[in-house]
Amino acid sequence: MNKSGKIGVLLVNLGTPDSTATGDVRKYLREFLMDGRVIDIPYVNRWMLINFIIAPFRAPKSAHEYRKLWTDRGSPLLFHTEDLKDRLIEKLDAKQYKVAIAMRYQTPSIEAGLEELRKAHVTKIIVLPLFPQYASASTGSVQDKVMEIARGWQIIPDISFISNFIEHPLFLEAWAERGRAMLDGKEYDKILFSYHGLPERQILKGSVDGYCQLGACCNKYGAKNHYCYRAQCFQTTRLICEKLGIPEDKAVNCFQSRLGKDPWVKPYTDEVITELSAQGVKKVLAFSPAFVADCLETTVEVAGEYRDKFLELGGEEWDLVPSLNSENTWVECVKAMVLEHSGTN
Ligand SMILES: C=CC1=C(C)c2cc3[nH]c(cc4nc(cc5[nH]c(cc1n2)c(C)c5CCC(=O)O)C(CCC(=O)O)=C4C)c(C)c3C=C
Ligand SMILES: [Fe+2]
Ligand SMILES: [Fe+2]
Repeated sequence: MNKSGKIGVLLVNLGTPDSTATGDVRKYLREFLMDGRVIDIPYVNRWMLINFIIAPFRAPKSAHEYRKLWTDRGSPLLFHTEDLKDRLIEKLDAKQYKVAIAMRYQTPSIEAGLEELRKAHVTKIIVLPLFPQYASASTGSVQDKVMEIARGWQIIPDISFISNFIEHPLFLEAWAERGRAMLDGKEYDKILFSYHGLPERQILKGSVDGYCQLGACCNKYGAKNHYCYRAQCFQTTRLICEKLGIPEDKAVNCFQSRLGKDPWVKPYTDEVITELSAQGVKKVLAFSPAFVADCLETTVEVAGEYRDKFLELGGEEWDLVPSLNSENTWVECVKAMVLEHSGTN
C-alpha cells in the first residue's frame, strides 16, 4: 500500500432485473424509469407514466424479452461486469487497489459497492460508469447517485469520475480487434453502428450557448460538443472505422430503443434498416459500441429483432460484433484508465 492508503475502484453498469419474473422486471423498470435523469418530465407525470403504462403493459413484454437473454449465470450485463472485475483485479496491485462493482439500478447497488470500498479504508475512489459516451441519463445518473450517497458520509475521500472515454486508444483497439475477427475473410455491403437512443431534448438541454442543434454540428467533434451524445457516437464510429480502414461511405450510424412518442436522436435503426434494404443492401455487419457488455440491447434487439427485420426485407446476412465483455484489451483499457486517474503511472 502506498503511504496515502488504498485506492478504491467502482465499476458501475446500468442494471438489470434480479430475475425474469414479471414482478422483478417491473421493480427494475420502476427504479430505472423513475430516475428523473432518464425520464426527464415532471415528477407527477413520470409517476403516472410508470404506474399506469410501464408497470402494467411494458413490464410483462420486457420480461418476455429478458427470458430470451437469460443464461445459467443470469443476466449477461451483470456476469460480464463481474468477469471484468475479476480480470481487472488480476492486473492491479492488490496492496494498492480494492475493486468493487455496482449497478445503477437494482443489485448490487451503488450503496453496497461504496460501502465495500469504505470498509477497505480507501482514501481515494475512482468511479468508472461503464458507458463510453457521456449522457445525463447514464454517466450523469451514476455521478449523481454517488454524490448523493457520499453526501451522507462524515468523511468524504477524494472521488473522481471517469467519463466519456470514446477516444481512449485501448478502447478503440478493443473494438477494432473485435471487428477484425468478424471481417477476416468476409465482405459486407455496409457496416452499421447502432447506438442506444436518447430523447433529443436531453441533448438540447445540455447544449451550451445553443451550440448543439442535432444537425450537421454533430459531424464535427470538439470542445464545444464534447458532451453531446450524438456527436460522441459519430466520433466513436469515425475512430473505429479509421482503425479498421472502413471507408466513410460504408459506415452507417443509427440509434435504437426509443421509448414513448417524443423525438429521439436520429436516424432510427429500424428506419435505416428499411432504407438499406430498399437500396439493395444484402450483407450487414453491426457494431453496438454504446455498450461494453452484451445485454438485452445487443443480444435480443440488434442480433435478434433487427436481424429478423433485415432478413424479412430480403437481406441475406446480418452479423453482430460481440461486445467487449471481459476481453483482454478492454481489461487493459480499464486498467490504463484507472492508473491514469490514480496519478501513479
Ligand atoms: C448506453 C447507455 C444507455 C443510455 C444512454 C440509456 C438511456 C435510456 N434507456 C431508456 C430505457 C430503457 N433502457 C433499457 C435497457 C438498457 N439500457 C442500457 C443503457 C442505456 N440506456 C442498457 C445497457 C440496457 C440493457 C440492460 C440489460 O439488462 O440488459 C430498458 C429495459 C429493457 C426494455 O424494457 O426494453 C429500458 C426501458 C431510456 C428511457 C433512456 C434515456 C432517456
Ligand atoms: Fe436504456
Ligand atoms: Fe451535437
